[in-house]
Amino acid sequence: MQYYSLNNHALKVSFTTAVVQGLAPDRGLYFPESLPAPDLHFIQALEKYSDQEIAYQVIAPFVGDDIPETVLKQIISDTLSFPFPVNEVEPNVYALELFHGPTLAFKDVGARFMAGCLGYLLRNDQRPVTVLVATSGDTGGAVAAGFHQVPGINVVILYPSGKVSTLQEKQLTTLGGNIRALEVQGSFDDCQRMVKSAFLDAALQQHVLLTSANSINVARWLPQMFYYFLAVKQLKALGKQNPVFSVPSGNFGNICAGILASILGLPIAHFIAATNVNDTVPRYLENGDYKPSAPIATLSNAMDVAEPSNFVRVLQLFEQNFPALQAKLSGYAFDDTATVQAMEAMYKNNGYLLDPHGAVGYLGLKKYLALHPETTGVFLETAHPVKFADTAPHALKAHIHIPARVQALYDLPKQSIPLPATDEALKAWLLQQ
Ligand SMILES: N[C@@H](CCOP(=O)(O)O)C(=O)O
Repeated sequence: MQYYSLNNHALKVSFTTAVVQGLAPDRGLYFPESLPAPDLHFIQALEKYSDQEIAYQVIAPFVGDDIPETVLKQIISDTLSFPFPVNEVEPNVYALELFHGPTLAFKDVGARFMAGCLGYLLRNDQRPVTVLVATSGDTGGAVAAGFHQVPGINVVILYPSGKVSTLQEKQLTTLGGNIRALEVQGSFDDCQRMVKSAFLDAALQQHVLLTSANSINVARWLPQMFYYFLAVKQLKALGKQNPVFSVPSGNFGNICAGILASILGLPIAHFIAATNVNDTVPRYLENGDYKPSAPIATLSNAMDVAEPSNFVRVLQLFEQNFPALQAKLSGYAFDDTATVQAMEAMYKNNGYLLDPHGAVGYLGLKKYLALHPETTGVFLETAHPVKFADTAPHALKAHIHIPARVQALYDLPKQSIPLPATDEALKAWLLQQ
């Protein structure tokens, strides 16, 4: 499989190059040159396959010959070592729980898959590699855990100071060793811009081999298709067909992977991009005007993204056809008041604890289901409520059980390096390393 840059379709590279570079030299995101034809026989028989077999079948065409079958299967088995249950929280409304991994967020899948791929692809390269990653909360912890103590790889995490939860900050600032955290005096969008600029800087490229562990990297983006296949498999076993998925969306990598899964033949009726007040995409879907506004801090902080990197991939999946996009994707935005109300009502009525991101996904789903009541609906619970215990509504705090391994994290000292939110500051810091 070849990948082209979305800024220049003539610029094509292998899977290996796309993963090692992260971002194309012209700042474009890499995109698969061709999509595999839907294998309807496989999709109709999903429940006969194990989760690992499904994941292999889905991802193998995108990896091609760059990773041998046995190695790829091992990477998948290491990645999918925890469950992804769908849980019926109301009649015909399912929570797809993606928070059972080591850092309690959906990012664990992509981070572990990418760590496995990079380890194999660079196995004969003696140069030290620096993995740069910008986080609004969950990616940082997942990448830190996925790459911790991987030989030859240094991880540098940029996060917006004061804009991530206490537990998220502990996850990305306490591991030490090959993981370092830069506490940026700005927003997630600043962090993401700084990271992208670093990739394009010739002096930096001479100094160190840089790659990205955000979902701009195809090895982080593509394995997110697994969630949708595994959910559809479980729903089929329950006799539910053609569901709608509501995806809490920030950088749009997850929903973009879901849309790709549906293009590969997975029967999904519709997608809902559920956002907080950082609503660039819902506004665009309504009026066709793509106008990011300044980022706003919210309770669902991992989605505090004003300029979602992956939306260009979503547009490409629809070949820039706006009516086709609108037919398959709705966008709804919700503020913190609605989020808290949803969390409280869900617990009161159904005894189910939502995290703020899942609550936004649930609200998006309910809005859509009000117009399409016969549909089976799934919202993604992208992170465990314990990650947001400090900002949880008062009435719910007492019900959030903090596991011992999480409690232990609170006691570890934070190690972060303050950095101004400028491209020059990051460059200067990297050059000193
Ligand atoms: N929501 C993210 C922001 C970065 O997204 P990514 O999927 O591109 O890594 C976070 O939690 O950091």
